[in-house]
Amino acid sequence: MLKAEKLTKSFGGNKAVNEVDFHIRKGEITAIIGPNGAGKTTFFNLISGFHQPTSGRLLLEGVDVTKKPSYRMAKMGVARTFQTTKLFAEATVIDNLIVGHRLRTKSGLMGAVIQSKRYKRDESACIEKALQVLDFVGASDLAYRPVASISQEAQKRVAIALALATNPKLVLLDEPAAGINADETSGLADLIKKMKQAGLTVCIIEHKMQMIMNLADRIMVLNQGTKIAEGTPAEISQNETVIEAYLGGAHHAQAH
Ligand SMILES: Nc1ncnc2c1ncn2[C@@H]1O[C@H](COP(=O)(O)OP(=O)(O)OP(=O)(O)O)[C@@H](O)[C@H]1O
Repeated sequence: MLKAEKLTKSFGGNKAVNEVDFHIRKGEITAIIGPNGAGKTTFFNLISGFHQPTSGRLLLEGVDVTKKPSYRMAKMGVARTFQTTKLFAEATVIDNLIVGHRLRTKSGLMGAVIQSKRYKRDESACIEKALQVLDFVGASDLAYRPVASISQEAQKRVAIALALATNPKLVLLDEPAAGINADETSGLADLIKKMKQAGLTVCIIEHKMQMIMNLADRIMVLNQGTKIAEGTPAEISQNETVIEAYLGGAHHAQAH
């Protein structure tokens, strides 16, 4: 589905992502883990077109997408979630889905605004799609509620719905279970499994180790911008380099 070849991103002299070779297989759940500051979010920003790599190559289903901006990546089937703080708190869930879809698939706010005529025409299709993805994530009953009035866990489901509304093939989930309790985390893990069952390819950054070990088909471990290991959950949990470099961080991460 996606292949990174020596993907590198420097910020000044700091190599946040350093020559990472990595691939995401179709239909699998792939996880990226690593201590704070390891480069996970930067890597996500690279593979979703939010950052341009300093060097290296990115291929989506064999097509070179190295320089493609995020809205082009969204159109080509790559969607990523953002933290729930990026939702419009005062707007309803369904309005967030409709506007969010526009913002993610146009080159900028003006692109979304200028299209207003066509937007009207497409509105019923948009609403239909929004209701469909809300049903998928189990949040249909919240469609007309302001985002600010729904639970943190429900907001996380809406953030996933927002990504699904762009009809992606590959969904990138950035810490989907941060800040929610164990029961809610297990509900969210079920939703991620459901995404896989529906044929989606999922890549996930998450600090909650137990969730990752239960969900992921494969895991990549980053440390200081470099890939230090890759393998199945069983392989990763026994990998000496990972245990040495990362376990302290994982331990810390499990606490929240
Ligand atoms: N826009 C930026 N400008 C400058 N430096 C950046 C930028 N984004 C990230 N970095 C740096 O790149 C490194 C990797 O950060 P990144 O956020 O990708 O790590 P992370 O693994 O996602 O961490 P966390 O688990 O804390 O979210 C850090 O040293 C960070 O300070």
